[in-house]
Amino acid sequence: MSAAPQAPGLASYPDEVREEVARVREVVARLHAELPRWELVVWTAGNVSQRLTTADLFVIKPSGVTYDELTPESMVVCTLDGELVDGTRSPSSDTAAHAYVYRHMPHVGGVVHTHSTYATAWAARGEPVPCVLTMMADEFGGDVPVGPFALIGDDSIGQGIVETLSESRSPAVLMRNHGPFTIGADAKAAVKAAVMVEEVARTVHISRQLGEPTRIPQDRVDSLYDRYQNVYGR
Ligand SMILES: O=C(CO)[C@@H](O)[C@@H](O)COP(=O)(O)O
Repeated sequence: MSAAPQAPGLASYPDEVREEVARVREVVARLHAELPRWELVVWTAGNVSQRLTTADLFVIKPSGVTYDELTPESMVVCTLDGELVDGTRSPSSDTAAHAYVYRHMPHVGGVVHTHSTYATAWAARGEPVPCVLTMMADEFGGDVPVGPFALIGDDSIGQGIVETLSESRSPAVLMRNHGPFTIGADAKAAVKAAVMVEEVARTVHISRQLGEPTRIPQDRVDSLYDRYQNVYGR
């Protein structure tokens, strides 16, 4: 399906914006290939976006295109209201959710949504993943929270993501009966959070088959989180 721009087109933006769009299209296209590589998606069921630093725009994938068909040129550019600025196809059906997050969380530069199996299984049960692994303390600073049930297409999913993540250190939320949405400083960080949330959801699920896993005390969670966020990899 072809899409008509709803907002002033890319030609009306300065050179530096158009240059950044070209770079971010490459980044976002490349990162979409990480979703099947880490087995986080089937068919077309997940999306990655990244906000521009030079304009209130973001780049996201077109809707319903398989990952092996995605190219930098096929990536779609939208305003932070989710209006199409540039692209030959309709933007992802989760565009409104990504746009809402960018409007309300200025520190967020990347958003990812998948239906990865274990994280989505926890979302279907509406149960947060308890912080029982050092990797969880490092990455999520506590439990992975559950967001409300919300219908796709309008601001409801975005509102649920923002409300839930504003009260948590976690970069991942399990939207009830739907699946994980993750955030990061850029799209790569949000993809990493999507990989990590699936990994811990799987491990904690397996642990539960063996008995009840033990929670890490809060002071240890805080200490691990501080080290990982401020020292690890520096
Ligand atoms: O959640 C859903 C559908 O249930 C969507 O995120 C998923 O299928 C991906 O759709 P898009 O191809 O990004 O429009």
